[in-house]
This record gives sequence, structure tokens and C-alpha cells, in this order.
Amino acid sequence: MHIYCLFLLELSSSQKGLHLIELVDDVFSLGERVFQLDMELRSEKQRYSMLAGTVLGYKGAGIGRIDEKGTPDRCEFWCMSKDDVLGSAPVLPAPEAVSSHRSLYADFSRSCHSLTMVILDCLETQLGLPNGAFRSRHRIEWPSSDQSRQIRYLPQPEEDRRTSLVPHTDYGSVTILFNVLGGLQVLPEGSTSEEENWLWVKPIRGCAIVNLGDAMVKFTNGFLKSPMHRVTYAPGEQASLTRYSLAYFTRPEDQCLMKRLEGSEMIPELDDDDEDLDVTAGEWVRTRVRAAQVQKDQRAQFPLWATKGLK
Ligand SMILES: O=C(O)CCC(=O)C(=O)O
Ligand SMILES: [Fe+2]
Repeated sequence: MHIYCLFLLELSSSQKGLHLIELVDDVFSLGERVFQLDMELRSEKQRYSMLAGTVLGYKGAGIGRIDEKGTPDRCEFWCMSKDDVLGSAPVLPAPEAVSSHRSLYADFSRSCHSLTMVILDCLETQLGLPNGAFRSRHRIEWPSSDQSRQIRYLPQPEEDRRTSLVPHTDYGSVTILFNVLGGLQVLPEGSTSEEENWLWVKPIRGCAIVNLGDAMVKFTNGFLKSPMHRVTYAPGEQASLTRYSLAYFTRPEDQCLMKRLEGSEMIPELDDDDEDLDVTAGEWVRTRVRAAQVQKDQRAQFPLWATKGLK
């Protein structure tokens, strides 16, 4: 047995949840202003793009790919590292509109991280793991590649609409996602990626969309599964609007090993040929980001775990 995890979580019935909803509204408004700087962000490519060897700062539309033919993606990212905004890592360059709101990004990071801990506590209990099994691997003050990602999808021309963000599973532990418009789709477990198999994830005001990433698959040796998802143009009249999206990716601490956790009877034993990685979470994320950025014919230089699932 295993569990394939993507769900909506209602936030408006708790004070902390209501506070997060307010922060989300503020980050969305700020996002609109940040992306209006797209000309500056693009022309300052060297300063703001793909900072710190990973996807931080600005990623312009068309830099990523949506399929194996190399078709360019249609989304822009602005990504802020948790360690940067909490002041535990060097401050990365950012335009004034962003740097003057560092405390908002810090509050948003803390709030999403704290929500993730509640989710991880539930999973820990349900799995019968020893106390603190997840928390001890996700201490907010320890270096990790946690990040907030603001995304803009410009409306696509009516005669040329298609997938805008590549089908993927997230790398980390838990993703907390906020959408206003439709466009996000999930592939039901076991389905092949034909168009008709993708299901819409309809956003609901006051709810976060929660999905598990591949680190949870490693920790539970496949008991928990990360859902394959993608973004396409929004259905119906929404397709003519700009779509903004906001995600917080909680990932294990950089020095944590990407290994099956001990102590739960629900987590299956490793088979002899299963890989249990002596790779730290920091290395895992950096390598997977780099592997996803190269063309298919250059993938041989990467270990198998870094390219699994790439088209
Ligand atoms: O924009 C969305 O709704 C999804 C974004 C996403 O899946 C990601 O950035 O990993
Ligand atoms: Fe994702």
C-alpha cells in the first residue's frame, strides 16, 4: 500500500491560517509589482538570474522546457531563499521592490514552514515514526534550500495555447501552493500522460493546495508518493487573464541524508537493489536542478537518481 498525496487544506478556521491568508494576499500584490519589472529583471540577467547555482532570483519565460523536444516553457519565476530572507545566509541581489519587503517574505516563509510542520507531525503520527523524525530534519534555522516562488503566466494567444510549466514532481518534502485561477493539473496515479488523463486542481479561496515532494518518497521508501503535476492555460474565460501563483517549498536541511527513515512498521524495507542515498539534501536539490537544466544528451554525466522522471 502507498499514498499519493495532493490535497486542499482549509486555512480560514484558525488564527494562524487567517494570518497566512493575509500574507498570501500581500505577496500576490507584491508579485504583480515585481513582475511589472520584467524588462529590468531580464536586462539585469547576470545580477538576478538563477542565483547561487540554483533556481533563485529571476527565471524568464522560455528558459525552462516543457517536453523532450525542448519546447520552451511559458512562465516566469521570482524565487527567494528562506535562509536569505531570515538572515541566515548572504543576501542575494534583488530589485528594490523586493528588498524593501524582505520582512513580508520572512513572515510568509515562517508561516508556511510552520504549517508544513503541522502536516509533517500528522504524517509522523500516522506512520508511527519516532517523535521528531520529520521536525529534526526540517529545523527552520538550519540551512536548507527552502524557497518561496512567485510565478507569472501571461495569457497565451487563443490560437496557440499549451502547457506552460513542465510536468514534474517537486523535489522537497512539502509544497504549500496558492492559486487564484485554474491551470494546475495533476496526473492520477498510474495514468499515462495523455491529455485526457490530466485532472484540474480547482483552487478555493481560503485553502492552500498541499502536495508532497520526492524527499518524502525517499524518507518513506515509496510509502508516500509525490504527485506528477503541470500547469496549462486556465479553462474557459480565465484563459485570457494573467495567472499568478505562489508556492513555498519546504525541503530537508542541507546536511540531512536522503535515506529511508527507521522506526515505522508502515515504511517498507529496502530491497537489495534499492538505492539508499548517502547524498545530502543540499547535494540532492543542487544536482537535480542542474540535471533538469541540461539537454537530454548531456544527462549521462549525472547519477541516475538525479535524472529519474525527466523527459
Ligand atoms: O503554478 C502552479 O500552480 C504550480 C507551480 C508548481 O508546480 C511549481 O512551481 O513547482
Ligand atoms: Fe510543482
